[in-house]
Amino acid sequence: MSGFDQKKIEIAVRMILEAIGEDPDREGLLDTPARVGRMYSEVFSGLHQDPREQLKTIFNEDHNEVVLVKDITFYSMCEHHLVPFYGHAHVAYIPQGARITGLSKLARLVESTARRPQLQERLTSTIANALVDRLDPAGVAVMIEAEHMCMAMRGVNKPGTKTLTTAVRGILATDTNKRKEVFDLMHNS
Ligand SMILES: Nc1nc2c(ncn2[C@@H]2O[C@H](COP(=O)(O)OP(=O)(O)OP(=O)(O)O)[C@@H](O)[C@H]2O)c(=O)[nH]1
Ligand SMILES: [Zn+2]
Repeated sequence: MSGFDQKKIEIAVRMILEAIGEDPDREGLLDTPARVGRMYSEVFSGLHQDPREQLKTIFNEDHNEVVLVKDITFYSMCEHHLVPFYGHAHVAYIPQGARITGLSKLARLVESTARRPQLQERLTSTIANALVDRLDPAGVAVMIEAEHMCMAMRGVNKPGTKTLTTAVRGILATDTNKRKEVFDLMHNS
């Protein structure tokens, strides 16, 4: 797998402009290939990151109840059409063994995992798995609500639909009452 190649994107975008019947040399489009390259380096910046690296900061604190960071805004790119899907992630875990992480690290985890060609299901389960790997918590629950531009502006043309995905691990996979408590917190407070 190679790294990020700005020059190659510029060539490709120029070719796409030609292929749709545009004139890539008209004034308004002259800088577009370079601009798109810079944009892709931003929106795909998570591609060569291991999301688990975001959870390096671990504190020793004996808290064995739910920690939930909700309404984490994210933008990702649908890997089928390379158009955005975006929405909110709610990330919860129940620590054990006095291992907690910084709250911002949960948002960084979402960010790193979202910034690559992605599927909503994989985004959800990758976040859950990273928490399990790094914190060995008693339980994890991740919920993602998103709108897919590929369903809104083309194809089936259904703007306003929301896709909701969840990933639960540990006690939050096995204990239905605990899971309901966490899902209620995600949605109702
Ligand atoms: N499961 C899943 N599907 C997705 C996601 N993002 C986009 N899709 C779907 O990927 C599918 C690709 O279907 P194809 O039939 O190969 O492509 P298409 O002809 O462009 O499909 P339409 O979108 O139905 O026009 C579509 O049903 C999209 O809605 C995602 O995150 N998860
Ligand atoms: Zn799509």
